[in-house]
Amino acid sequence: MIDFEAVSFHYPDAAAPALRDVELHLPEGELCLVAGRTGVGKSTLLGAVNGLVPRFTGGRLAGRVSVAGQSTADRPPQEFAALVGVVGQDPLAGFVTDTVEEELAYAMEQLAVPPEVMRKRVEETLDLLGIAELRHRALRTLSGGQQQRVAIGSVFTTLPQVLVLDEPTSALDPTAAEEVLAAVLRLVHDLGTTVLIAEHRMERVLQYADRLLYLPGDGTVREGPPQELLPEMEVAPPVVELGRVAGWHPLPLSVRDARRHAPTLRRRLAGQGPPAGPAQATPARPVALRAERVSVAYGRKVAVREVDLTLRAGEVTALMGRNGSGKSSLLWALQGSGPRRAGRVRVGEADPGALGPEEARRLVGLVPQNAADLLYLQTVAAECAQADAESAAEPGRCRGLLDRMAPGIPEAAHPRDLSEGQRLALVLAIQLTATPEVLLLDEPTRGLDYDAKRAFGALVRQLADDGGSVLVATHDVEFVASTADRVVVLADGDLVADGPTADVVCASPAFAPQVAKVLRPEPWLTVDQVRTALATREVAT
Ligand SMILES: Nc1ncnc2c1ncn2[C@@H]1O[C@H](COP(=O)(O)OP(=O)(O)OP(=O)(O)O)[C@@H](O)[C@H]1O
Ligand SMILES: Nc1ncnc2c1ncn2[C@@H]1O[C@H](COP(=O)(O)OP(=O)(O)OP(=O)(O)O)[C@@H](O)[C@H]1O
Repeated sequence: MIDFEAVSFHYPDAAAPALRDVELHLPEGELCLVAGRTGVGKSTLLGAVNGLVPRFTGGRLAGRVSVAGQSTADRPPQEFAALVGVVGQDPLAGFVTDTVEEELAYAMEQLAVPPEVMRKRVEETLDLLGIAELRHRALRTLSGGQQQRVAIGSVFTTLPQVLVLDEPTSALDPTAAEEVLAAVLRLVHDLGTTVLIAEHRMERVLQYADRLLYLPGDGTVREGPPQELLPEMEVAPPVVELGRVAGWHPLPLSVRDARRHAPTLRRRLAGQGPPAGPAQATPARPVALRAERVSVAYGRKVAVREVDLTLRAGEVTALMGRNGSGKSSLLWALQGSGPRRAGRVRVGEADPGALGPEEARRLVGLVPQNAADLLYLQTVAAECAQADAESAAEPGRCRGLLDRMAPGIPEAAHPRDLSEGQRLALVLAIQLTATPEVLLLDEPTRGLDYDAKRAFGALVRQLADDGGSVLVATHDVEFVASTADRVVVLADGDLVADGPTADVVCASPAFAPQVAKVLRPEPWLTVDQVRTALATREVAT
């Protein structure tokens, strides 16, 4: 179905090729997971499948890419639309109409699908992706996850033979991600669709993958069954890491595989529970932000209802909840520039909503979901220099923070030409340079590989240890497990849970990290905890 024959690709002016001598032959009816660190070329590989690379990116492509026997060089991408459905990393950028229903119908209209078939497929897709109640909504008013579901729905409707999804679950809550993947699997199994998914949260996809395409970082692509490739891979989900730590063969691909080993692992850990979380009551820590009865509404739609929330210095708090539950709305209301219908927010004595932008920024920083909007200079070096200057940091501070998350980005690179993860790392580095008293982050781990996430988690931790307070809205349960002291949960605008991380997430079907699912009912959170406990025991015996 998809063939790459001796394919190499150079971006204009790039020193090294993004793809090098790639040889791939993917049959119909397979789900292929494309994995590799941030910036290794996953999006480039996906773009080559439908000809967007090099047609819209520029650059030199050597060799031949073909889909169903047709070379992508011979025909423009529009002509491949019936064959290849593509969902990019930024759903909003891909929308061509105004409302959900129009967007779902658009691709079919282009292919002149008869109206009665169109109606039926729109209905089916609304149901399949759980977005029926959004059908008349304007696309730009949807939450991030709602937009992502509509973007995926809009390619489902044409029943393409090849489906290319670039980080399709990055804005989805864990339950929504499972639902969307189940729908994708149905296409693979029932219609023989070939699916390529690039995804950093491998824990969400690996167990369904027939094949892995691994990009080690030198432009080449290694390809094979997951069991064969995983041992050599630099990126792997927590269950695989757990398998490595515990010495299991073959490595587990899913929680289910790993649970078979749970009794022996428990025996090896005997006597050792997971380390206690941060002290439950920390009244001694000073209050950094206090919100009282904060409500947000859009017209008649109440998005946040009378939320009370106190953030303390030294604390990293995760804000979780289903897509559309009000997380982004709450963050913007706390920061002050979003609509706040009622309630009171105080950082120290000040209401950040009433301050000028300069002053507000020193108190409360916010990294929005579409973080790239914050970048406007011509080079990475200029962005970093400005960040240092604005926060009177020693020169090089921002660049140093960036290198800890995404090393090796050229100084002269234009922010526009960075990979998604690299761009996000840059925005995060800029915000961390400013060391605001309260840092609000909206889904900050999209596009970050496991190492980058670990580095980012450490930086967030550092900010908190230095007396800052951090609130992170996120669906990334593994990031929460390793980084957050405390978790608050929103459900349809109401704050429904608030407590230490292990207490809130371990027993939850949706929010439990993989290690907790393997070792429940004991509240283990991370592979690192297990690694440390095993090492301690070995020393003891
Ligand atoms: N238009 C461009 N011009 C020059 N270099 C580019 C361009 N687009 C991407 N690159 C570079 O090519 C490399 C591969 O980028 P790509 O977006 O394919 O990575 P990725 O693996 O998808 O990353 P991520 O996981 O962050 O999405 C990166 O180093 C990036 O900086
Ligand atoms: N401008 C608007 N007009 C109408 N409704 C809106 C508007 N903006 C947001 N909403 C709705 O308010 C609710 C809360 O949205 P919000 O973006 O805060 O959710 P979220 O929890 O951040 O979601 P996600 O996890 O998908 O990012 C959603 O149902 C959304 O559709």
